[in-house]
Amino acid sequence: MSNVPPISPRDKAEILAQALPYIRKFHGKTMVIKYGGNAMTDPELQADFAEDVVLLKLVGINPVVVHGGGPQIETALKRLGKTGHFIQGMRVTDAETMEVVEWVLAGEVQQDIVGLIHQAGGKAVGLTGRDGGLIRARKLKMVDQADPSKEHDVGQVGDIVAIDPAVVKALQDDQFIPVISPIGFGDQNESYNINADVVAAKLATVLQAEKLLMLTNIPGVLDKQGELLPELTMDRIDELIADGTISGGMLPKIAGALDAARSGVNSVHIVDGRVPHVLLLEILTEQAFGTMIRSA
Ligand SMILES: Nc1ncnc2c1ncn2[C@@H]1O[C@H](COP(=O)(O)OP(=O)(O)O)[C@@H](O)[C@H]1O
Ligand SMILES: CC(=O)N[C@@H](CCC(=O)OP(=O)(O)O)C(=O)O
Repeated sequence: MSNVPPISPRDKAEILAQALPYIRKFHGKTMVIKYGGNAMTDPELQADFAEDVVLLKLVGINPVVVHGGGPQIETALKRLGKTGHFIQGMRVTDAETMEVVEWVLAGEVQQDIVGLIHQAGGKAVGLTGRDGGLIRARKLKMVDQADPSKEHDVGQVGDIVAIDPAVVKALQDDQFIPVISPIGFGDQNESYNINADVVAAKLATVLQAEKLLMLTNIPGVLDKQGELLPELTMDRIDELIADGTISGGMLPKIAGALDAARSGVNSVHIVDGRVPHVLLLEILTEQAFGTMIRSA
């Protein structure tokens, strides 16, 4: 902190004034913010995140937070002597793992975020996909990426059947900030564990959000040499998946991002949640961050 040169009052005023055209442009617009489990490990950054969300709301933008919690689920499973196992970026979810997922996401992570937003002066409401019938799901049929004739059984991992955004809209209208855990429900009232990137992308599409921002623990999508790719289109994404450059947790993220971009979400970005106040910087300044996913 002490190495950062002080900003003069004039520079501070200029920075604030720069935000004006963005505030005007985005007033009344919805922004879906995916807050990844890997981006929420530092308490100071978590407080910055909550302040940014509150500030966005106060200037008339409608933030909707969808949170993850992969590392937090992993810690809880370890305490029970279980090891997490992923196939193509999805956690293989048996009945016991499902219980842990619900307890960690809805009980712990979501409530921490809700609390931080309250501390920052905002009004947040935590929801799972069950609340208001928000996320209807069924068991995901996972086709092998390399060999489409092969299928993987990933247990209670959900594929989204439908999103009913009524509860989100009602909360927004009453000036609340929705904080959503990626848990869906099925026809028999069973629970499904859904990747948070997939939920954020689908919700952004259904709400016709202006932006979808996915906060993670990496500067964006990187090429084979580890260099940041500032922009990506579908063809390039296909190549990067085929040659193994994009793998693991980046697979559902990029698939969701591309889906949202192609379904009318104006701008979709994968950004580094470790940059303090990255939300304000990305939304209210001219600076570009991370990787922007383009529809074509
Ligand atoms: N080409 C790539 N560029 C950047 N990250 C990648 C790439 N391929 C795989 N990854 C992995 O994807 C991870 C991000 O996904 P994930 O761990 O699910 O994050 P989050 O919890 O934020 O959703 C990165 O930390 C990195 O390990
Ligand atoms: C099916 C599946 O993989 N679900 C995820 C849900 C949480 C999540 O997506 O968290 P991050 O955004 O932090 O990765 C999981 O169990 O880890």
